[in-house]
This record gives sequence, C-alpha cells and structure tokens, in this order.
Amino acid sequence: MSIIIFGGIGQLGQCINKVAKSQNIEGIIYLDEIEGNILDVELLENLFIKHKPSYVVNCAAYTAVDKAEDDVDLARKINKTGAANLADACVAHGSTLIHVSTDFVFEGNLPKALSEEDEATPIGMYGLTKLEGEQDIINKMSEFFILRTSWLYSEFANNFVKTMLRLGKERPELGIIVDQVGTPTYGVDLAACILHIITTQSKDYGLYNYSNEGAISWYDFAQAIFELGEVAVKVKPLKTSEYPTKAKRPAFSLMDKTKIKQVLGIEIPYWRDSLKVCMAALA
Ligand SMILES: NC(=O)C1=CN([C@@H]2O[C@H](COP(=O)(O)OP(=O)(O)OC[C@H]3O[C@@H](n4cnc5c(N)ncnc54)[C@H](OP(=O)(O)O)[C@@H]3O)[C@@H](O)[C@H]2O)C=CC1
Ligand SMILES: Cc1cn([C@H]2C[C@H](O)[C@@H](COP(=O)(O)OP(=O)(O)O[C@H]3O[C@@H](C)C(=O)[C@@H](O)[C@H]3O)O2)c(=O)[nH]c1=O
Repeated sequence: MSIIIFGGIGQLGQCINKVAKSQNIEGIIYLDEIEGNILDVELLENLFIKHKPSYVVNCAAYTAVDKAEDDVDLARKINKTGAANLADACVAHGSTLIHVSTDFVFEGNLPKALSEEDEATPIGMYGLTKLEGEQDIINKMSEFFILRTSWLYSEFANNFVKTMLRLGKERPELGIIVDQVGTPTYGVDLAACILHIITTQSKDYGLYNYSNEGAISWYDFAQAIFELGEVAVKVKPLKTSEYPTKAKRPAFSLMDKTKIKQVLGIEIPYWRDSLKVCMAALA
C-alpha cells in the first residue's frame, strides 16, 4: 500500500514519520513543498500516476495566522486551492484523502464544546481559507477524512511549546493570554490517529474533531510548559486586548471529540499527559 504525505517535512509530517517508524509501517512517501507542491496540478498528476497512492494525507498548509491577514491570496491558494487540487487527484485516481483542518474555523463565541455539526464562522483569514479548503473537499469527493485539530505542538518544527521554552529562557517575565480557551494537541497523538485510520482501512468517511482531552487557556498551557520544563520565568496573565495581534483568534474553541471516539474507536490522551511525553522528547 502506498501512502503520500504532502507537507511531509512540516511539523505534523515529521510526527507521522516518527509514529510510522515506531509501528514499522512502510510505504510512506514524505514530500516537501517543492517535490510535492500541491499548487502544481501537473506535478500532482504525475505523482499519482507514479505512486498510485491508496491514501493521501494533506499536512501542507499556510499556517502563519497573523501573516495570513495581509497575505490572503497565498493563504487561500495553499489552504483552499491546494486542498481542492488534492481532492481532484484523489477522485481521479481512487485514493482516500485525509486532510487536516483547524479549530480556527470557529468564531469561538459560545461557552460549549463545539461538535462537527456546529456552524463554522471564522474570524480570521487563516480560519476562513482552511474552511474553504474543507468545503471544496466535501463538495468534490466522498472518500475523505477531515480532522479538525487545535493548538498543535510537538518536538518538531515551530510551535507554542518550543517558543515558550525559548522565550522563558531569554526573558525574566512573559505575558500570556488567559481569556482564549481551547485544547493543545500533541502532534504525535494526532499522527497515531491518522495512521489508525489508514491501518484499519476505515470506511467511516467524514468530518471529525481531534484534539487532546481537557480545556485550558494559553496562560495555563505556558505555566504547565514552564513547570514541566523547570524554567523559572514569571508569567503574567493577559487579556486578549492587552496582547494585540493582527488576526483575531477564537475565545473558546474547545472541540467535542465524541464522534471520533465512538465511530473510529480512537482513544485520546489528556493534554497534560501528552505534554509530559513531548517534554521528555525535547529534553
Ligand atoms: N500548527 C498548529 O498549531 C495547527 C495546525 N493545524 C493544521 O495542521 C496541519 C499541519 O500543520 P503543521 O504541521 O503544524 O504546519 P507546518 O507549517 O509545520 O507544515 C506545513 C507544511 O506545508 C508546507 N507547504 C506550504 N506550502 C505548500 C505547498 N504549496 N505544497 C506543499 N507543501 C506546502 C510547508 O512548507 P514551508 O514551511 O517550506 O512553507 C510546511 O512544511 C495544517 O493543515 C494546519 O492547518 C491545525 C491546528 C493547529
Ligand atoms: C508568543 C506569545 C503568544 N501569546 C498568545 C498569542 C495567541 O493568542 C496564543 C498562541 O500564539 P501562537 O502565535 O503561538 O499560536 P497561533 O499561531 O495563534 O496558534 C494557532 O495556529 C494555527 C495554525 C491553528 O490552527 C490553531 O489551532 C492555533 O494552534 O498565545 C501570548 O499571549 N504571549 C506570547 O508571548
């Protein structure tokens, strides 16, 4: 069985590589943004002819949330058109698409865990273009899994955990937003979920939420990182209004994972347990 990972050297791509190696899963091709440019339709056609993938995993994305506000055209090309190109190629070649999306498709103004049925009304261009990508996939094909995840971190690439560890060592005090609540997701856990879908050859296609368990603020997350990493930095809780950013972010984007647990039989670790695993990998 051949599996292609687009965005294969990004954060999640590297997590999939780690888990696949530990599970001795073979036949996975990891492509970077040049050899697997999801905007190049002819390149995609040739890749699909050559590799005949049973599964295609789309980890490729424009993920710079603030920059996307000014760089909408490129964000839309990668997050919408790129996803649509992969959907077209998957339909033409009979491949199943596993696509990764985000909690930032939600406005985040409701004090409840958001299900797959809840309306998505993004408040930033990153979230909007990711939602457009989801919609194109849903309109073009039926054999897809879309996994919405949130606050992704790992020992690989750039993420909040690694930023905090760096800043915590450089500065005596940090101000961290306390009124944005959601759930961190350890990329290795999400990678295991993706590989579970592939190895079980599930046919329960559709849209699913996946994050770790629990609900915390960015402030809580930073405190836990510093505690587990034994970094002695003072952390000050800030309101969103005290930490202005170009893009608006959801205030409450906790996602309900009932569907993925019940339908796909996925077991989800608690966020702090997974953070400990990541911190050990970083040590
Ligand atoms: N990071 C997070 O906090 C979260 C991420 N997600 C989603 O999870 C998925 C994986 O994210 P993550 O691994 O963290 O993201 P990364 O930014 O680490 O990886 C994305 C990869 O896509 C590559 N890429 C960019 N443009 C193209 C292109 N045209 N063709 C092929 N590849 C391209 C990037 O290459 P290069 O760097 O060279 O541009 C990068 O390697 C994404 O869909 C993201 O939206 C969801 C929630 C949270
Ligand atoms: C660095 C820093 C960030 N923050 C805040 C800003 C923001 O609200 C929050 C997280 O900041 P970051 O810029 O690291 O993360 P951000 O890019 O907003 O993270 C998002 O990325 C995209 C790709 C997603 O899909 C989302 O699920 C989410 O993970 O922490 C502080 O309060 N203080 C700080 O010193």
